[in-house]
Amino acid sequence: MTIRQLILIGFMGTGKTTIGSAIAERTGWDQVDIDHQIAEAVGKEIREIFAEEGEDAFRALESQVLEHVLASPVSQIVTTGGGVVTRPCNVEIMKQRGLTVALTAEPETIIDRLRADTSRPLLAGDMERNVRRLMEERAGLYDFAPVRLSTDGKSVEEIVDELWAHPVFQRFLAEND
Ligand SMILES: Nc1ncnc2c1ncn2[C@@H]1O[C@H](COP(=O)(O)OP(=O)(O)O)[C@@H](O)[C@H]1O
Ligand SMILES: O=C(O)C1=C[C@@H](OP(=O)(O)O)[C@@H](O)[C@H](O)C1
Ligand SMILES: [Mg+2]
Repeated sequence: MTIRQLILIGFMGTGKTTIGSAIAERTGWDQVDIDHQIAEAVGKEIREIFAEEGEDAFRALESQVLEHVLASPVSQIVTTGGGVVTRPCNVEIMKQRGLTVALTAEPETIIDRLRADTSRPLLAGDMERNVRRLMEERAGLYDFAPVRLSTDGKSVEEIVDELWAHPVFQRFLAEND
């Protein structure tokens, strides 16, 4: 049996953490959320790590935790933070260790979903402007994923159904049977 991991990537608010939980329920696999693991390891919220130690320190932790989690010899769903793709070493390890699925959404959808959110430090202040700026800065960085799913106007269940029907995902499931 080949053990491979399903890795969800995508911009903030595309629904990685939420969709990851729904896939975990359907597959019975564990979900490991990188942000959650970082917060647990450091004993601080993500926004506190950014405020007290800065983004570079957060990125270093993120790379360490990603490498550690993807080294586990188990089938699992790994949900990443939107900025994980900004480090080429993270992209390399994700390409090697599993099937990566990119969730996408239009900026308007993300702005709607995150309007009341205060947990994402990179969006603090003018959230709408920050979403558009960061999406432009990161354009193309999520494109290495062999599976891309648009989440605009879809329920969590519809997105999981669409993933299920995808031939690449079906092959992935068969290999992990
Ligand atoms: N398909 C969806 N439709 C509507 N709201 C969604 C959907 N997916 C996620 N959300 C909501 O968007 C917000 C961000 O979702 P989250 O899973 O934390 O995204 P990410 O981990 O990609 O940043 C949450 O409030 C979540 O409930
Ligand atoms: O895009 C980013 O740089 C970030 C995304 C966040 O995760 P989500 O994508 O789950 O919101 C979290 O890792 C941190 O706030 C930084
Ligand atoms: Mg998340």
